[in-house]
Amino acid sequence: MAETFNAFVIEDVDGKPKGGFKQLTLADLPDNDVLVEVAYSTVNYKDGLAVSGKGRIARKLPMVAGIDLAGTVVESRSPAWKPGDKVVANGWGLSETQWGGYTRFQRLKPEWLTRLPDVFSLEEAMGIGTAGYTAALCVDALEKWGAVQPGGKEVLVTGAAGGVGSVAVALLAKRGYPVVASTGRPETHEYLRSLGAGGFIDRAALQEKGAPLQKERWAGGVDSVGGQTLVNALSQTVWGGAIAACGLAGSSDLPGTVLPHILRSVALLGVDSVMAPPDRRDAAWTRLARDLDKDLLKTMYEVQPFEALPDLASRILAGRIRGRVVVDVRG
Ligand SMILES: CCC(=O)SCCNC(=O)CCNC(=O)[C@H](O)C(C)(C)COP(=O)(O)OP(=O)(O)OC[C@H]1O[C@@H](n2cnc3c(N)ncnc32)[C@H](O)[C@@H]1OP(=O)(O)O
Ligand SMILES: NC(=O)c1ccc[n+]([C@@H]2O[C@H](COP(=O)([O-])OP(=O)(O)OC[C@H]3O[C@@H](n4cnc5c(N)ncnc54)[C@H](O)[C@@H]3O)[C@@H](O)[C@H]2O)c1
Repeated sequence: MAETFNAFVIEDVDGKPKGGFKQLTLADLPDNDVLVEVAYSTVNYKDGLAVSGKGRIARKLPMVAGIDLAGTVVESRSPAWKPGDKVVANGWGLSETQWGGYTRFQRLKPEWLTRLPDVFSLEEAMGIGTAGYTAALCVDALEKWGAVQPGGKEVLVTGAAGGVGSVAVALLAKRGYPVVASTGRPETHEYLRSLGAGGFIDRAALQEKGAPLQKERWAGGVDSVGGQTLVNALSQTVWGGAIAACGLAGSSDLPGTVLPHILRSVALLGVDSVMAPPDRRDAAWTRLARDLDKDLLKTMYEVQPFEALPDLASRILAGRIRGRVVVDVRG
């Protein structure tokens, strides 16, 4: 085992959080029960906020950033895990209050680990990452609500060419729901069509302030944008439909009215991946293992070296990443 290893650490510099690469030793890691040798982490939108210092993500400093990781158990003081087990961690406060995945080694609590489904490699698991696992939670929420039907009315996905959006399009299409993808990047249409999108709506059309009740179109939706986009999605949802809201890539505002909810029984289903309990995580990973075509998954992500992280963080915040980015922390 290497004596020192590379990690991306956010520290307090003159009262401001500042991130950079730093050499750590095992003795620097938190005293949690399971030592994991990390192979890959990823760049989610939230990581972009943390790494660039543009969002209030790290709530304790110093903080090893990275909200997810995939790796192999090296040592365990918990009977739940043994050396050699392949594991994934998503959320649980990683990069906020707990040290995260941008490191070669991390010590984690046993309950934060999910067993890697057999069908996925460590690289593929991070190709999915927190964004993809959240997309699965959103589809679970829509189905549980009874909002969507195979071959039924259209289902909207906003921020469709991003991480959550890409996986949501693929999962919804696989289940036979007619998917309409919203993006501001026409050059991604072919990619989104290959994932299963049957139609497109320009993101600008969803950003204009509209009437509180608009023509009913969507049976349901997965929204990673927030703001006026989410409000319009709700205003255009059919009686009894639902929008699963998980993101704020456009805005954290909610500048709408109660009218879609009280006159059309439209539900706003909030989805949080960070503290989702194990049964929901297991259901989401089971869905991903069952419904996410591996060949399609490979077209959704790129693998980048660790040192590219600061640049990748800027790119994701600028909306310039298509699909997902896996970070190889071994390089
Ligand atoms: C993968 C998941 C994602 O991508 S989520 C999207 C990325 N997240 C963000 O952009 C959130 C960044 N955070 C913020 O902007 C601020 O911390 C927000 C949430 C607005 C709260 O700030 P502020 O209004 O100043 O309040 P505060 O810090 O005193 O906290 C108020 C209570 O809220 C809690 N809180 C804070 N952050 C979180 C969080 N991330 N998850 C869950 N709870 C959170 C605080 O603990 C506090 O609660 P309490 O009063 O201690 O009980
Ligand atoms: N609730 C959760 O647990 C959870 C989990 C994962 C992601 N998220 C949130 O979901 C969102 C998406 O995450 P991601 O990792 O897929 O990010 P991403 O950057 O890969 O995807 C976001 C997409 O939204 C597009 N976009 C940006 N601004 C927009 C705007 N104003 N209008 C329309 N589209 C816009 C981008 O071009 C991009 O395609 C983020 O806000 C993230 O914080 C939340």
